[in-house]
Amino acid sequence: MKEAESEMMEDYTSRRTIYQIQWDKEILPYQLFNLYQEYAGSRYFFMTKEKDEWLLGLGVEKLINVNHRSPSYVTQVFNKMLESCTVTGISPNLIRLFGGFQFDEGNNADFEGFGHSHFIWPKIQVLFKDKCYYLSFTNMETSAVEDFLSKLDRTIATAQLPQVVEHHNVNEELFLANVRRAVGDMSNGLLSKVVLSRRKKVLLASAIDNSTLIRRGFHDHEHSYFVLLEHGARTYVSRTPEQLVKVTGNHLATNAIAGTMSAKFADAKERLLRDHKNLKEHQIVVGSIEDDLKPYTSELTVPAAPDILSNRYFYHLYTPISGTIKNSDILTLTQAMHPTPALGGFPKAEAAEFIQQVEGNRGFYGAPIGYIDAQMDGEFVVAIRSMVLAGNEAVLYAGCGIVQDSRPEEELYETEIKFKPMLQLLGVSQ
Ligand SMILES: C=C(O[C@@H]1C=C(C(=O)O)C=C[C@H]1O)C(=O)O
Repeated sequence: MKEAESEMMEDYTSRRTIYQIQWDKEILPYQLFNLYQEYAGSRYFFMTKEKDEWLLGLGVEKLINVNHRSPSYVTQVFNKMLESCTVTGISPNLIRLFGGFQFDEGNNADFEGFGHSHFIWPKIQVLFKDKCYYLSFTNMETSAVEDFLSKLDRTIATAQLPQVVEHHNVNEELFLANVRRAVGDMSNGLLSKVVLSRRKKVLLASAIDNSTLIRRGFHDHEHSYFVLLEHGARTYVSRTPEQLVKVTGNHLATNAIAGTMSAKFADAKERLLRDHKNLKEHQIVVGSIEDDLKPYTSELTVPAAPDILSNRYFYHLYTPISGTIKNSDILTLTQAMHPTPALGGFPKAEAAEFIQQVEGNRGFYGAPIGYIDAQMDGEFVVAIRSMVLAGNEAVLYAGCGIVQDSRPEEELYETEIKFKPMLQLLGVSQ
């Protein structure tokens, strides 16, 4: 282990107490964000597609923020933290370490301050699971816990979204040129697929109160995960439909999602299931996931043909994959799979090199974000349909898979639709 890491590690071993309770009345996550403005800059929220499970953190007991992606380091720190805890209450398994690993090792200025491994153990954690609310307080005075509980019933006025001043594409021409260049490299046999992205900027009349985003996401009909991660003055938000990996004991679940058609065509689902270009894009992802998981699994179940994943604005080709893990753990698996060709390309190394050359670094766009618990169960998603907020500016990211028969203008249109979940969240009328 590097010297800086071992120095940091000492920090994690001081004794701490966790007080846990189960709460029976409804808790609205956006009310907590609204009530606890003093923790602004160090809060997070993560919700499943079905909205049947969510995790919320307020304040930081310990932050892992290092400039390299290291599953083993994160696991070690988490284990040291767990060993140092005395739990009064329900179970150490309710504690979750939430965060992610950036897309690549380089720096993206939009994500300044976030670590390449960035994980949080919060002061206050609220977990909604199996219709129950579990509260965990780490190293908090009894009076502060009582104060928190006394405020849970309180309703305060909901914050409003600021007005949108303007929005514009950042690098449309560059994106089109990159698609042409990728297609050229494909005809030379250098690449089979690469996922290229572009950005849009939205200027707001004032900074957003993040509780409004959670309120809008909590009540909408988008069938996607909700990720919101604050770090100081910056917030990363994603509404992704894509799971990277979920581990329960030795069982793993993942899915290939690649191949897209706008939901505005009446026969979009049927067309997508027959579309040669999209089926090819999809099959590359399925094959690569199978190859990446083989060394870590004793058995994998992969359906022979894709199904359709329905979203508000588009349909995707979708293949759910499950398996039995041998000699591995969830963080190792995230690194073995990431980026799948749904976000990188194929061959993986050549695609990564191409992206690096034409786009630079991606920060948390397309990166694995999720949680682990004390049993090393957990779930990571692929953070797409996303934006970084800083002050009164939002930078939105969207990308799409390029294969040899891709047409630049069509890919531009596909990325335009992929901005919609974030534009909708920001109240930009389309
Ligand atoms: C890259 C993105 O989406 C990915 C690319 C897809 C495609 O090219 O069809 C579909 C789903 C995602 O795996 C994005 O939304 O930014």
